[in-house]
Amino acid sequence: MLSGDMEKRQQMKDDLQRCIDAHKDELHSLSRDIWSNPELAGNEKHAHDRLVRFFSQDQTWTVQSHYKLPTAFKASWGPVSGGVGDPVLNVGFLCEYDALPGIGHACGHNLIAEVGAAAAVGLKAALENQTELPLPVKITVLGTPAEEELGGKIELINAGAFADIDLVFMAHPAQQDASFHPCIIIEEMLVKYYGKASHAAAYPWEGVNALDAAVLAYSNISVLRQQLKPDWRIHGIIKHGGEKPNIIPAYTELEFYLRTPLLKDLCDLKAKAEACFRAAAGATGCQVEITAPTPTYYNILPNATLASLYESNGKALGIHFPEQPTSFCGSTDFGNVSFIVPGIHPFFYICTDALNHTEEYTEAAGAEKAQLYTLRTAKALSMTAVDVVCCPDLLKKVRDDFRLAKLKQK
Ligand SMILES: NCCCC[C@H](NC(=O)CCCN)C(=O)O
Repeated sequence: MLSGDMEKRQQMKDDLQRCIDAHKDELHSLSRDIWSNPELAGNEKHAHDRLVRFFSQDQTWTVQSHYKLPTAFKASWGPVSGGVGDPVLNVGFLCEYDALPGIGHACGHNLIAEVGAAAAVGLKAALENQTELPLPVKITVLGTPAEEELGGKIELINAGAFADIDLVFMAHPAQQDASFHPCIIIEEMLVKYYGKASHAAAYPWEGVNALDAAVLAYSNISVLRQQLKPDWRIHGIIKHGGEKPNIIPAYTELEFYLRTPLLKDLCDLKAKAEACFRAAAGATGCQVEITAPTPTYYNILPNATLASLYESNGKALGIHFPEQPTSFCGSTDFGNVSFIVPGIHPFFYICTDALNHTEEYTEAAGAEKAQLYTLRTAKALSMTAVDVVCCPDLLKKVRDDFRLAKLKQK
């Protein structure tokens, strides 16, 4: 690498940091507004409109509201540099913005939106004055709704929204910074029991008790759990448990999440869980219906080159990456994205020891003190993008890592 090239890259990294710092109040008000108006998956109207306004105020962005999904959006900028007809490198940033029922932004998706917006705005500032890049570059920000439910990114993949994107970046709030953490596969099971109502005191023998089936199903799964591998997870709730104590419940509904690191393990777990649900139906005389209401979220594929660039950029900004991150790990529809586009989904500390999906985490995600960490993460992502767009060798390594990681899954 020529020292002039290194200087240019550093200059671009300085430019993007200055730009993100200059917009810090606006960026905080963006995430704070989304935090103050929590919306559930698929209903993120306020967040969608707010993000669309954020990008539309700068007319160099081309903004498409309601892009392929009612609460998704797309903002694009560029290409910059290169000649007409040259292949373009399209760098994607993802914004999530859905909240959880009852506890608002307890997973900090308002901060994910802020990171995506800040990193994109920063990269644009770094690219604006560049005339000699190895490839013409464009930026695409995708607003990807419904991560907590429904799998918005999977719907966007199926609708072709990622077809022309070459690299994809996002980051998720957690308890520690980590350039990679292996989020696991998840599949949902919705279980419905159909019995027969009757007066619970006068004619109980005429009833077929769907609540008994639900309770047995829950217990069967609890018993099964001891025989599962340590990194498998199965957890559920009774969503509908009956109407009134004196009516034998004719209908009950349970929702379960099944998670494993590998797809072949998921098939085993599904078979075991299904046997538990069907046994409960058999024992009570109920009918059972089992469906998967959401598509399967895949595990995240690692990209060693992007992770290592992110770590060196992060360290330059003062981010500490523990040797053995113990950060939380759930599942995400970004996993499916990672199978079709090379990308990273680092985790970041937001100045709290609170755990995701708690009221304390909600409070932390809206707090001023999370801002330093959020914007630092956006800078590290954007700097990583600068490395790749400036250096064809790195781009090649990123693409090789992607192919290798996919091969290893087979
Ligand atoms: N349909 C259920 C999806 C649940 C996703 C949820 N995601 C998160 O908590 C974000 C974590 C990022 N790894 C989960 O329970 O894992």
